[in-house]
Amino acid sequence: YYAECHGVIYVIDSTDEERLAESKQAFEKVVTSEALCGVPILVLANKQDVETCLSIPDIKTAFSDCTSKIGRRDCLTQACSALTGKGVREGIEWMVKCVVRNVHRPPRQRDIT
Ligand SMILES: Nc1nc2c(ncn2[C@@H]2O[C@H](COP(=O)(O)OP(=O)(O)OP(=O)(O)O)[C@@H](O)[C@H]2O)c(=O)[nH]1
Repeated sequence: YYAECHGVIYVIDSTDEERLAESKQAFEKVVTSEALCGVPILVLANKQDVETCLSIPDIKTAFSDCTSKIGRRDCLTQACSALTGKGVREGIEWMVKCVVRNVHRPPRQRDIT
Protein backbone atom coordinates (compact mmCIF):
# COMPACT_ATOMS: atom_id res chain seq x y z
CA TYR A 1 0.00 0.00 0.00
CA TYR A 2 2.74 2.45 0.99
CA ALA A 3 4.81 1.38 -2.01
CA GLU A 4 2.28 2.98 -4.39
CA CYS A 5 2.12 6.19 -2.39
CA HIS A 6 3.37 9.45 -3.91
CA GLY A 7 2.47 11.75 -1.05
CA VAL A 8 1.31 11.61 2.55
CA ILE A 9 -1.24 13.97 4.09
CA TYR A 10 -1.02 13.72 7.85
CA VAL A 11 -3.81 15.43 9.78
CA ILE A 12 -3.36 16.67 13.32
CA ASP A 13 -6.24 17.75 15.53
CA SER A 14 -4.85 21.04 16.85
CA THR A 15 -7.37 21.05 19.69
CA ASP A 16 -6.30 17.68 21.11
CA GLU A 17 -3.25 18.49 23.21
CA GLU A 18 -3.74 15.29 25.23
CA ARG A 19 -3.20 13.08 22.20
CA LEU A 20 -0.42 15.11 20.62
CA ALA A 21 2.29 12.75 21.92
CA GLU A 22 0.37 9.79 20.48
CA SER A 23 0.04 11.63 17.19
CA LYS A 24 3.77 12.32 17.16
CA GLN A 25 4.47 8.60 17.61
CA ALA A 26 2.21 7.75 14.69
CA PHE A 27 3.89 10.44 12.59
CA GLU A 28 7.30 9.04 13.47
CA LYS A 29 6.24 5.63 12.12
CA VAL A 30 5.25 7.26 8.85
CA VAL A 31 8.48 9.23 8.45
CA THR A 32 10.69 6.25 9.33
CA SER A 33 8.84 3.85 7.04
CA GLU A 34 11.27 2.62 4.41
CA ALA A 35 8.50 2.31 1.83
CA LEU A 36 7.83 6.05 2.20
CA CYS A 37 11.44 7.16 1.93
CA GLY A 38 11.58 10.53 0.11
CA VAL A 39 7.80 10.83 -0.22
CA PRO A 40 6.54 14.39 0.40
CA ILE A 41 4.55 14.93 3.58
CA LEU A 42 1.90 17.55 4.10
CA VAL A 43 1.06 18.00 7.76
CA LEU A 44 -2.36 19.58 8.11
CA ALA A 45 -2.81 21.21 11.50
CA ASN A 46 -6.60 21.07 11.47
CA LYS A 47 -9.19 22.93 13.59
CA GLN A 48 -7.26 26.20 13.52
CA ASP A 49 -10.63 27.98 13.64
CA VAL A 50 -10.91 27.01 17.32
CA GLU A 51 -9.68 29.89 19.44
CA THR A 52 -7.94 27.72 22.03
CA CYS A 53 -6.14 25.48 19.51
CA LEU A 54 -2.41 24.76 19.52
CA SER A 55 -0.48 27.12 17.26
CA ILE A 56 1.78 25.94 14.43
CA PRO A 57 4.91 26.74 16.51
CA ASP A 58 3.44 24.71 19.41
CA ILE A 59 2.89 21.75 17.11
CA LYS A 60 6.33 22.07 15.49
CA THR A 61 7.92 22.10 18.93
CA ALA A 62 6.01 18.99 19.97
CA PHE A 63 7.12 17.23 16.76
CA SER A 64 10.69 18.56 16.82
CA ASP A 65 12.17 15.06 17.51
CA CYS A 66 10.99 14.06 14.07
CA THR A 67 12.88 16.75 12.16
CA SER A 68 16.00 14.70 11.52
CA LYS A 69 13.89 11.70 10.48
CA ILE A 70 12.04 13.72 7.86
CA GLY A 71 15.34 13.93 5.98
CA ARG A 72 15.64 15.67 2.62
CA ARG A 73 12.06 15.15 1.52
CA ASP A 74 9.55 17.98 1.08
CA CYS A 75 7.54 18.59 4.22
CA LEU A 76 5.10 21.41 4.96
CA THR A 77 3.09 22.11 8.07
CA GLN A 78 -0.04 23.94 6.97
CA ALA A 79 -2.60 25.47 9.31
CA CYS A 80 -6.13 24.64 8.19
CA SER A 81 -9.74 24.28 9.14
CA ALA A 82 -11.85 21.55 7.58
CA LEU A 83 -14.85 23.48 8.90
CA THR A 84 -14.19 26.78 7.10
CA GLY A 85 -11.91 25.36 4.39
CA LYS A 86 -9.17 27.85 5.23
CA GLY A 87 -5.70 26.56 4.38
CA VAL A 88 -6.90 23.38 2.70
CA ARG A 89 -6.40 24.57 -0.89
CA GLU A 90 -2.90 25.92 -0.15
CA GLY A 91 -1.91 22.58 1.35
CA ILE A 92 -3.28 20.51 -1.51
CA GLU A 93 -1.73 22.79 -4.14
CA TRP A 94 1.65 22.43 -2.44
CA MET A 95 1.26 18.64 -2.41
CA VAL A 96 0.31 18.51 -6.09
CA LYS A 97 3.48 20.43 -6.99
CA CYS A 98 5.60 18.06 -4.92
CA VAL A 99 4.01 14.95 -6.41
CA VAL A 100 4.52 16.25 -9.94
CA ARG A 101 8.16 16.97 -9.15
CA ASN A 102 8.68 13.55 -7.57
CA VAL A 103 6.69 11.58 -10.10
CA HIS A 104 9.49 9.02 -10.34
CA ARG A 105 9.87 7.58 -6.91
CA PRO A 106 11.89 6.64 -4.96
CA PRO A 107 13.79 9.79 -5.95
CA ARG A 108 16.52 9.16 -8.45
CA GLN A 109 19.97 10.45 -7.59
CA ARG A 110 19.85 12.98 -10.45
CA ASP A 111 16.64 14.47 -9.03
CA ILE A 112 18.10 15.16 -5.60
CA THR A 113 21.62 16.27 -6.52
N1 LIG B 1 -14.13 23.40 14.70
C1 LIG B 1 -13.74 22.43 13.88
N2 LIG B 1 -14.25 21.20 14.02
C2 LIG B 1 -13.83 20.24 13.16
C3 LIG B 1 -12.87 20.49 12.16
N3 LIG B 1 -12.64 19.33 11.50
C4 LIG B 1 -13.42 18.42 12.07
N4 LIG B 1 -14.15 18.94 13.08
C5 LIG B 1 -15.12 18.28 13.95
O1 LIG B 1 -14.43 17.32 14.74
C6 LIG B 1 -15.26 16.21 14.99
C7 LIG B 1 -14.53 14.93 14.61
O2 LIG B 1 -14.43 14.89 13.24
P1 LIG B 1 -14.25 13.54 12.48
O3 LIG B 1 -14.25 13.81 11.05
O4 LIG B 1 -15.20 12.53 13.03
O5 LIG B 1 -12.78 13.18 12.88
P2 LIG B 1 -12.14 11.81 13.38
O6 LIG B 1 -10.69 11.94 13.24
O7 LIG B 1 -12.83 10.68 12.72
O8 LIG B 1 -12.51 11.86 14.91
P3 LIG B 1 -11.87 11.05 16.12
O9 LIG B 1 -11.34 9.77 15.57
O10 LIG B 1 -13.03 10.90 17.07
O11 LIG B 1 -10.80 11.95 16.70
C8 LIG B 1 -16.55 16.44 14.21
O12 LIG B 1 -17.49 16.98 15.10
C9 LIG B 1 -16.15 17.50 13.19
O13 LIG B 1 -17.20 18.33 12.81
C10 LIG B 1 -12.34 21.82 12.05
O14 LIG B 1 -11.50 22.16 11.24
N5 LIG B 1 -12.82 22.74 12.95
